[in-house]
Amino acid sequence: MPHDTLPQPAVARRSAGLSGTIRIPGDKSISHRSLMFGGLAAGETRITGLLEGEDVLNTGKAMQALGATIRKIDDEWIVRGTGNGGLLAPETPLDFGNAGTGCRLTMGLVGSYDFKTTFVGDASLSKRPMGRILDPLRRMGTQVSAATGDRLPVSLHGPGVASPLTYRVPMASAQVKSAVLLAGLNAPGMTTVIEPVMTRDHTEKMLAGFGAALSVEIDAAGVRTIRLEGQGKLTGQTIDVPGDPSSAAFPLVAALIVPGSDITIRNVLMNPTRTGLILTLQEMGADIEMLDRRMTGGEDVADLRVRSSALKGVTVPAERAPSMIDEYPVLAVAATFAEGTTIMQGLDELRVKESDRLSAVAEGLKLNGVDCIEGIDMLTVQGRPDGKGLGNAGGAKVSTHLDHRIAMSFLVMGLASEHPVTIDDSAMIATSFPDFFAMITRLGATIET
Ligand SMILES: O=C(O)C1=C[C@@H](OP(=O)(O)O)[C@@H](O)[C@H](O)C1
Ligand SMILES: C=C(OP(=O)(O)O)C(=O)O
Repeated sequence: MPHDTLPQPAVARRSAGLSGTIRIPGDKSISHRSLMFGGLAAGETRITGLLEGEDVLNTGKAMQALGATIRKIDDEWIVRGTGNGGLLAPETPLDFGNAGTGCRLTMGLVGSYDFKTTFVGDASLSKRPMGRILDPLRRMGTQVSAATGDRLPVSLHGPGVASPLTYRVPMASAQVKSAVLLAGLNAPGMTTVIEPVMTRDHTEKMLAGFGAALSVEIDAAGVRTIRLEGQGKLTGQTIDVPGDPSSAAFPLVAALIVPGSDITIRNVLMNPTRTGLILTLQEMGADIEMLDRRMTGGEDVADLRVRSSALKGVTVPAERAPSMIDEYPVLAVAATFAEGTTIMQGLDELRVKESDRLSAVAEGLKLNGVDCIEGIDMLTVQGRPDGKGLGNAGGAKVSTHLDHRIAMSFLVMGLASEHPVTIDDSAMIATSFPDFFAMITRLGATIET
């Protein structure tokens, strides 16, 4: 969204049972990559189901600035790429708005090219650490200039010939893994990424689909070694983007906590690197039925029938964090309506998202009368199954800190709590889920903007 838009508050009120069927929009991670890899590959890539959220549209603009052509005809996005190694120097800085994925993956994609690229973003993105991408790029020979530490704005200038790298990813991050692999596409020889903890595997799967020479080896301890032969040919593909499980999480939790609900969410990506929330909610006693499991574009997809359920508190192990990393804010809301205590561990990466999500969630819960404890990398939530006693008279107003997931999570909370929940700004929801309001109100939720 434009950086100077006025805040748009919203309020969610206790709602009657949700019902109906929705088709969840395209996965954000796969949508970013479809435009990037299509923009880099030779020939045409045709994409259906692309998420038309602001984050993804900014990636599209960046790819156009780097030489790709992108147009939309009816429901299909058609991308004509430059060919691997053929990106062009952009004439102006690339503005990624609120999007860490768009920015960090594009840094990898162009960071090895022998021209200057400048990266800018909104107030949230400008606070997020970029050193995790800049460090491996420096080791490949890229010159980095940043006015303040490792924060945007950042300019990169790649070397004449980049050195391929062997890199062990120091934190569980698909963005870091992906950025190094994408930089390796333009380096001669073998780039090797060692991933001690598995994160979402869309980059590996999709690059192989575009024709990259890439292999993945997994040792007995689960450590993955990904090898990519640089400077190979990539060829345009046809991609049908499955629905985003991270967006599905909001109507899913809403249906579980609003009594009398029975909804169906169609077309949800079930890639095991993304289904940690569903597993956790099932352990809590959630009634989630998987219907019509099928393969779409090389990915496992299902429709989810969700009925309101009596939830119980659980302990969510740290190892599960990468498979549900963006879902913790809404899981914390589900935990609020569960019997007993929910403990979430291994949450250090939540501190460097669009906001410090660990403290933003704890602050919002406390304001709404929920007992919770914020640890350095964990969160404990004491549930109140009837939603009573939640909220001050007139309801609390939650600060969203330019974070779409904080915004949607607290609106979901207001649908089942005794008092309404207000958020200070709903504008950021359009970065990942522009249809959120239309879909959730169609299911019967009472939300006013
Ligand atoms: O690679 C991706 O598409 C993403 C990776 C995750 O970030 P990290 O790599 O920082 O964990 C996730 O939070 C983000 O929404 C999307
Ligand atoms: C963390 C997220 O995205 P990004 O890192 O792309 O801003 C998210 O969508 O929750």
